[in-house]
Amino acid sequence: MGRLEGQSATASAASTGMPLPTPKSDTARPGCTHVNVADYERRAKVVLPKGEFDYFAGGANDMVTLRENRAAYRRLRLRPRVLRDVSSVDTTRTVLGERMAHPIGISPTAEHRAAHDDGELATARAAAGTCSMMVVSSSATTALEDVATAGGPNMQRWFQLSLSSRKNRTVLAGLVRRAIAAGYTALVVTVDRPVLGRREADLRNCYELAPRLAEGRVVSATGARIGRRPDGTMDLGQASDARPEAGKSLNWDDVHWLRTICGDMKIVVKSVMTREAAEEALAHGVDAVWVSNHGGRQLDTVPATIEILPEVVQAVRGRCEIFVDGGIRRGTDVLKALALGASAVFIGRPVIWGLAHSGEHGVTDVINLLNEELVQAMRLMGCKKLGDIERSMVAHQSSYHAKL
Ligand SMILES: Cc1cc2nc3c(=O)[nH]c(=O)nc-3n(C[C@H](O)[C@H](O)[C@H](O)COP(=O)(O)O)c2cc1C
Ligand SMILES: CC(C)CC(=O)C(=O)O
Repeated sequence: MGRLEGQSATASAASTGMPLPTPKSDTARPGCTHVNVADYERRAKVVLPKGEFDYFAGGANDMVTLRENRAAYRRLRLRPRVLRDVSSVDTTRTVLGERMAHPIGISPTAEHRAAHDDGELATARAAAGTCSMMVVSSSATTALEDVATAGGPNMQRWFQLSLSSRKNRTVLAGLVRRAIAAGYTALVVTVDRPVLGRREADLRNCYELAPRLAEGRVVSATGARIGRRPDGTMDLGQASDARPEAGKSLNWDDVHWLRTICGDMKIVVKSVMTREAAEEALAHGVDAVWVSNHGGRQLDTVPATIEILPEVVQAVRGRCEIFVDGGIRRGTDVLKALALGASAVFIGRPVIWGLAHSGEHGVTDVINLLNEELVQAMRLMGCKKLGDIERSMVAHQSSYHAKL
């Protein structure tokens, strides 16, 4: 994959004098046939066993939401400004008080070692090398301390916790203590997984994590696992080592409680999909809300995240930061999400496809590729910095149809 003409996103960050690590890029490798995220996905389908590929790629039930996450970006049209000086482009942004070289972070995804032997360690190195925020999943197949060590002191890192119905405060408090000690600066609290979505491909494939990886996961986090029980029925991923306090599911009070034990860590609530949820999150004192439908893997037929973003932006009225993930595969998707009010975006599956391709190098390539696409889209839109990206630069395709 060739580097696009002009300054890369991370180079532009360096030019602003920010003390960021030197980015490591492999994108200049000659003869590379992987020129977009879809190429990496096609490769992953070839190299991964069917069970693993379907687990990573799949969604819940009829996968309506999974497809909509992509389709909704395609329905949005861009409205460029012209004759602006875009000789240099600055993609830096401050997110939750931390200076980011660019606005594309890594969503928490489980089981990186099922995509590549180096798993989360490779992802962490790529995150550090590309100056990307990595959100480490509580269902990672590597201990959160080892992920932090692999990324090094400069890797920007947040830790994800699931408030599912089967976990209890003792387990969560242990994870929070470990995350603080390992230098994670925010807790991303996932709230759309009281139970696991029904992923029919996994049921058909009888998918289960290889036992050697499942053991790693018990050490890494809470021991949630998907697989076949001894009686032959499917276990859809409830935490096996965490019994709930009698008769009680985790709820909004637990978000408040997390605040009391998380020290200086910020709290982000992930999987806000309505204005009501955004308001509830704000009422419980969160630092940011994250618009997500879990990549279409939980409740099927909820809308695409990019369609929900304006509703959440309107409800929040600037009172906290807003992030979004789901279906982001192009630099233009990133630009659209920023125009509609996100402070930063996150990518899930593209990182897995990069891992499956070539571990750290593949993840580095995918992130650089998206950043290069973003920089190019900014230039073509007449935006020199992220702050130049405006709401009026995006319109729904139907607004043009109406005028025909
Ligand atoms: C294989 C896989 C595993 C995931 N594991 C987690 C997880 O452990 N915790 C979590 O909050 N979200 C998890 N997610 C959801 C992602 O954080 C993210 O919301 C989603 O992947 C974004 O959509 P995208 O894959 O289209 O970019 C997972 C998603 C995938 C595809
Ligand atoms: C089932 C979990 C281990 C991970 C998750 O949230 C997911 O696969 O979507």
